[in-house]
Amino acid sequence: MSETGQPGGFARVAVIVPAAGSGVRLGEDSPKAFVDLGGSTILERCVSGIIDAGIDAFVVVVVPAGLIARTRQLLPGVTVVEGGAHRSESVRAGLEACAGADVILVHDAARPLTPPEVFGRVVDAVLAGHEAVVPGLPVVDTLKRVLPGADAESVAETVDREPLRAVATPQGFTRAALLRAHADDAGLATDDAGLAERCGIEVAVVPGDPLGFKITTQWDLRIARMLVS
Ligand SMILES: Nc1ccn([C@@H]2O[C@H](COP(=O)(O)OP(=O)(O)OP(=O)(O)O)[C@@H](O)[C@H]2O)c(=O)n1
Ligand SMILES: C[C@](O)(CO)[C@H](O)COP(=O)(O)O
Repeated sequence: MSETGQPGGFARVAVIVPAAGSGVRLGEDSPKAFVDLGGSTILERCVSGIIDAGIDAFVVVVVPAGLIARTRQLLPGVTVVEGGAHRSESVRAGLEACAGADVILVHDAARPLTPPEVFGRVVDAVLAGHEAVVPGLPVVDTLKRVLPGADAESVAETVDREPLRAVATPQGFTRAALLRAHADDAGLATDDAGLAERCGIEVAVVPGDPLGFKITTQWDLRIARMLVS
């Protein structure tokens, strides 16, 4: 990995961890980031993964308003801020706490098993000169575009999967690129690279890892619990 995170000429790296979602699709009693994963919360696992990645980053966690005090207890020493109604708003809240960073990663709390190598690839690609970087994996399923129907959808076409990538987090940016992507306070997208693309910023893709999957549904949580047990 490149030299990162140190003052005195080296890049200072910050990681924003959006964790302010409610986890509707997961359907647990508590917000998704606070659900148990093998004895600690999904959020704690995620932050441990960032620390274990060895990128020496300043970490900013973004949580729902009512969980700020609890998060400070769970993660002493980590900066905790209040999130917004949409993921992009939560990222902007985190961005305000990253004043000194040259390289900023945005990493979903909901991807707690992301291996250290992925963080390294993303940081290295930003330091190598890419303004925006995402980890991506080839799509393995056969994809159909469908049309709505009265009793069943129908297939309009089979989509060529060869040029498609399923992208994950951490997504890495130069500070200037992430600020540009989020310059519009009303800008919303499912990921930060999407906002960067709209500004004409070129987004590079580095290899992701299947372990970086997002815990979205009960099925994902089952898999994650098996993997950590
Ligand atoms: N207003 C929001 C919405 C989402 N997130 C975070 O963004 C990441 C990716 O979002 P997703 O997995 O879609 O989480 P939820 O929005 O909680 O899921 P759902 O759509 O099922 O409610 C999660 O770590 C989530 O906590 C956030 O910080 N603020
Ligand atoms: C940011 C993200 O995790 C990248 O894959 C994703 O876009 C979050 O949005 P989702 O709609 O909850 O999958």
